[in-house]
Amino acid sequence: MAEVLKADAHIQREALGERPVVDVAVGVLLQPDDRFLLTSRPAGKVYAGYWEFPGGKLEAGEGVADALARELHEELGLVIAPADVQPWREQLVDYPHALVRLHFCKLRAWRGDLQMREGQSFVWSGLPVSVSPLLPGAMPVLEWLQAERLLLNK
Ligand SMILES: Nc1nc2c([nH]c(=O)n2[C@H]2C[C@H](O)[C@@H](COP(=O)(O)OP(=O)(O)OP(=O)(O)O)O2)c(=O)[nH]1
Repeated sequence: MAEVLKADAHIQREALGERPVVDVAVGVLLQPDDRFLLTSRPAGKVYAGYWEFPGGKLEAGEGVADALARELHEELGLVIAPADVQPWREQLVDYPHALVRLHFCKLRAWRGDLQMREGQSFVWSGLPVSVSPLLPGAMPVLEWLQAERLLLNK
């Protein structure tokens, strides 16, 4: 796993070892032309208004693919088959509010039309991303996508 990414480093927090790790399932939904879905964080959540990849926290006893399927249905009205979830990369992010382990998964297949069930905004974006601000924990994904595209000469 990559090293811990420290977000908003100027804000004080507890030492790493003393905080539980919160697991989060995150979906990188890709169109055939490789554009990816970004959504804005709804009002009332930490980092409200910041852009992120859709997803959310695992519930007790839940696996990453099931959590992602549940979150994408709750937030966006999409139906995904856990078998279509491709585990991709993990990233630990040390935020002032929590220490999170992000489980990024790629998805190229889903059913249903996008519905912004939490009043979010959405954009299908290419690189470079045209919206801001981006959640610190979403930024590494852009580098990973860029690196893959360079490798594949896209
Ligand atoms: N969905 C998502 N969360 C991310 C990304 N990057 C990143 O650091 N995070 C962090 C922000 C939050 O600390 C955590 C996700 O928690 P959340 O509060 O959005 O999850 P949730 O939808 O389950 O929230 P709730 O039910 O508790 O309101 O993961 C990302 O790209 N997408």
